[in-house]
Amino acid sequence: MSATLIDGKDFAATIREKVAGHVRHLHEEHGITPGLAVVLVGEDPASQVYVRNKGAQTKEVGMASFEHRLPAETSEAELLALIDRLNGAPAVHGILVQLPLPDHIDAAKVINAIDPAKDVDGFHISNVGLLATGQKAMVPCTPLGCLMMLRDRLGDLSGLDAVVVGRSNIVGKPMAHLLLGENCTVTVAHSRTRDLAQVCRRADILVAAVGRPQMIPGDWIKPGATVIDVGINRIPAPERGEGKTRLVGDVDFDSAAEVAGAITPVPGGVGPMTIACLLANTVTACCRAHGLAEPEGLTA
Ligand SMILES: Nc1nc(=O)c2c([nH]1)NC[C@@H]1CN(c3ccc(C(=O)N[C@@H](CCC(=O)O)C(=O)O)cc3)C=[N+]21
Repeated sequence: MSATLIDGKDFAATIREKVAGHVRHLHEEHGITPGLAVVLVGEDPASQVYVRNKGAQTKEVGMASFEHRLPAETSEAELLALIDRLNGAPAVHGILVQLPLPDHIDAAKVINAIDPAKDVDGFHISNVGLLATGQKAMVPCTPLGCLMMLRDRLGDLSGLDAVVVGRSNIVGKPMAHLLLGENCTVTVAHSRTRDLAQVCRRADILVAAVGRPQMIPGDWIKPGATVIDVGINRIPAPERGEGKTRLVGDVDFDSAAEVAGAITPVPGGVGPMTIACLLANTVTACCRAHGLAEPEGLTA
């Protein structure tokens, strides 16, 4: 492997230290404790792990963590009533409703019921609109984490060719807006893109967010490019024993690392940054709610 490894786990720990510093300051100087509410509907085991990790890290940085675990049968009206209460709760500065929601609940309706100022996921239509028009917004955590790693590695991103593979509302689209904000030349590619290999080969910055295990091989990557792998896919790993699995990204790491200049691993890349940025967004939301100076280095 010749690429530099971008250590998201390490970087995330640095972000959490910065967050913890701001939390201490808010507490000591202003008597304020930032609070994050996480709402989980149903029993999806993978979701439960994320919720547990988020809760633990929230407390670790000194913020208040409020967890709401609701049964899978919870009605949309009940969920909306909870959101309404959290919107009105002064101790809650950030609200995250874990996705996906059960089929009988309209996810867009629920997300758009969150007070945009408390929307630490940045999924509310008004935050989407603010980001798309270059105004101050709450920025989705995964693309924010990717941007922080790119700035750290490359400094000024102006004029670079950025290719985002994937057009989801939670990663691809907001990532493209952030990169445009950095003056990159941005291409958003997806499953219908013609000659995806050739499009990817143009990229100085390649962000893979499609959710297809190891679909981008090394020979799609421009020598020296910076590769950010957002995918977290669980695949069978019979070499580890009967019935075992392992996590891989959307990029074929081994072949890509021979060509790229720098690359994020999976696990230990974008994933930990996502959670760190959730904490960062909660501090940002808290500062804005109280009309205080925003934390430096933790926003887009
Ligand atoms: N409203 C909402 N916001 C989210 O941000 C959100 C969500 N819903 N639903 C679920 C997905 C998933 N997600 C992850 C965050 C961190 C890791 C993470 O830290 N992964 C570790 C590995 C963890 C493991 O070993 O399983 C890593 O990549 O190193 C993974 C997944 C946030 N999500």
